[in-house]
Amino acid sequence: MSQEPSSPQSTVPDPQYPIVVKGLRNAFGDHVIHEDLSLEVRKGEILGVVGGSGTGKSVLMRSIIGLQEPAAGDVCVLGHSMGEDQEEDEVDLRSRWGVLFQGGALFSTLTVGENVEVPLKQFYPNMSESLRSEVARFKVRLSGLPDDASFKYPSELSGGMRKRAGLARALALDPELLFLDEPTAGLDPIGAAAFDELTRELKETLGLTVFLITHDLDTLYAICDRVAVLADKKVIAVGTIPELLALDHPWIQEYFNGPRGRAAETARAGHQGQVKPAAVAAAPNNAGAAQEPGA
Ligand SMILES: Nc1ncnc2c1ncn2[C@@H]1O[C@H](COP(=O)(O)OP(=O)(O)OP(=O)(O)O)[C@@H](O)[C@H]1O
Repeated sequence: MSQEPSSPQSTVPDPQYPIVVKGLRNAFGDHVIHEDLSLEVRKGEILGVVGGSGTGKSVLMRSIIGLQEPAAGDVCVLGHSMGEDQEEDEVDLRSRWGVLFQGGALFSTLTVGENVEVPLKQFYPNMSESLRSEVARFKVRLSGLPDDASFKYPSELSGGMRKRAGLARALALDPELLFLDEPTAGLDPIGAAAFDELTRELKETLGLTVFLITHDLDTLYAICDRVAVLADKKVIAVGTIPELLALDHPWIQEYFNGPRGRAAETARAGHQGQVKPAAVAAAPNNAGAAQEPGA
C-alpha cells in the first residue's frame, strides 16, 4: 500500500501539496459560486476537475492563480499564501506555473514563437534575443509541433495545433505547476487522445503537477491520477475513478455511469486489458456525499 503524505492541515506548508485551498468563497453579486470549498492537490499528480457547466471550475482555477480575488478562504500555492505575499513575491510565484486557457488565448498578431517568447521577455528581460528565440523554438517542439510552426500565426494553425502552441507558451518558464482548462475541447478523438498522451508524457518527464479542468471522460480515464468533483458549490469528492464510483452521489453516478461514462471505461479497460484497481479517499471538506469505503 502506498504511503500517504502527511496531512496538509497544519499551518506549515507541506511541499507534497503544492496547491491547498481552504474554505474558499467566491460570489458575483448575489450569485454564490463557491462556499467553504476545500481542495488539496498532490505533488506530481494529474488532478482532473469535473462538474456540471457553471459549477465554477474555471473560477476555482482563476482563484488559485490569483486572477480572481476570493470573498473568503485561503489559497496556498507552492507554499505561498495568495493575496498575502508581497507583490514582487507573487510575480515571482507566477513564473512557477503555466496556464493553458480555454481557446489557447494566443496573441493573434504574434507568431507562435513570439507568443512563447512573451513570458520569457516578461520574466527574463535580460535574456538575449537569440537565446529567447531558441528557448521558444524548443518549447514549440516539446509541445509536439514541427519547428516551422514557430513562424506561423495562430490563424494558420488547426485547433489542435493552437492548443499545442498554447501549451508551449504555458511551458515557457519551466513551470512546476501546469493548469489546463478544457485542453481537449473541440479536438477530434484522435487529436484529443494525442494531447492526453502528450500531457501525461510531459508530466512524467518534467515532473509537473497538473490541474486539469475537463468534461472529457476519455481524458479522465486515460491520464488523471485522481478526479475532483465540483457540485453544490464545493468539492464534494476527490479520488480515483473507482473510488468515486463507490460513492452514492447522484451527479457522480450519472456522470460516470451514464452511457458516455460507461463507453469511456469500456474503451479504457479494453485498451489496458483490465480496469484500474480502486483505492478510496474522500474530499477533505465534502458535503457528506463522499465517504470512505466501509464507513
Ligand atoms: N467575471 C464574472 N462575472 C460574473 N459572473 C461570472 C464571472 N466569471 C464567471 N462567472 C459565473 O460563475 C459561474 C461559474 O463559471 P465558470 O466559468 O467557473 O464555470 P465552469 O464550471 O468552468 O463552466 P463550464 O464547464 O461551462 O466551462 C457561471 O455562472 C459564470 O457565469
